[in-house]
Amino acid sequence: MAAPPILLRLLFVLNPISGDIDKSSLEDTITSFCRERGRTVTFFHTSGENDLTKLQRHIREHSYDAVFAAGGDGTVSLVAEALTETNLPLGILPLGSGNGLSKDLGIPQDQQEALHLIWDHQVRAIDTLRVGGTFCAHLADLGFNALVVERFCSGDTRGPGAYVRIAMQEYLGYEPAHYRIITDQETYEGPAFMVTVANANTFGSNVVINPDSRLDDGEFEICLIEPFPGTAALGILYQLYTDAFDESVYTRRLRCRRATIEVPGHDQVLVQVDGEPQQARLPLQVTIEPQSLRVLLPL
Ligand SMILES: Nc1ncnc2c1ncn2[C@@H]1O[C@H](COP(=O)(O)OP(=O)(O)OP(=O)(O)O)[C@@H](O)[C@H]1O
Repeated sequence: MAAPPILLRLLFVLNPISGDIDKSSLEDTITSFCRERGRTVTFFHTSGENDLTKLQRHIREHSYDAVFAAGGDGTVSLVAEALTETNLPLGILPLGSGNGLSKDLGIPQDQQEALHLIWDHQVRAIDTLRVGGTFCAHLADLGFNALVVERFCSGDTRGPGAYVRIAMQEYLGYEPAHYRIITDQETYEGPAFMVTVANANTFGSNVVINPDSRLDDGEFEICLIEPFPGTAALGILYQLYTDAFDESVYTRRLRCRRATIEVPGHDQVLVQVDGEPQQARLPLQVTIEPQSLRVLLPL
């Protein structure tokens, strides 16, 4: 197999707020790391406003060999979407709260080790999704987790502790909605605690919502957790942390290439896509773009 081309001109997309991590010395670290090995590096800082349009324009107006996302899943998703109109590979420097996609891809969570991907890597093409038209590289969901993510994003603390605190507060009064899910394979109708549209496997919290599923198989999964009694909660949580999603009587997975999700009686729904909450119009269409994103992975 031919060696991948050497990546000389690199763009790093930095999210200054991701993961509540101090990034004051990050640019110097990356710059000296790259210079020592003859790479040139440019930085693009996200602002939280119109970043996709600005990044796409920047990439179009410059010549790069690869673009690294230095942030969490939201930043990775932003850069991944910007790259869909190019053939450039995505590198990930995990600097978020959860870093779910980078964990699923086996990318080192240590900064120095992740930077080695600049020269020691393989390139793999993975699938991406559109959920109600919104780009999704990792996971999207409706229901309980979407609500927790929304509360988390509107709060002023970003770490994992804040997420757990909000989840516990919301759990007690939570009312599951009723869904109708029509895929190219089957139809499901009933109430659900949460409905996850999964391109990948694992949330940044290490909850394995979609075990043993590949990121490049041209299919995605809809992972359902049906309403459960309080006495079953700990058991389900244990299964989610031990790759045992399918072993609960309250879970099921629909594997497909296309899906339409309806919430009867509603014309919009709260959905989180790659960690970003938004209101989406119903019915929600989910489509897949097989092997549409090239990613730098460890050898
Ligand atoms: N300069 C900025 N100021 C405020 N918000 C920003 C800025 N740049 C990006 N953002 C916001 O940061 C969010 C993405 O954060 P990201 O997902 O990368 O980190 P995280 O949430 O800490 O980590 P993870 O998603 O892995 O848990 C987006 O909502 C984006 O709008």
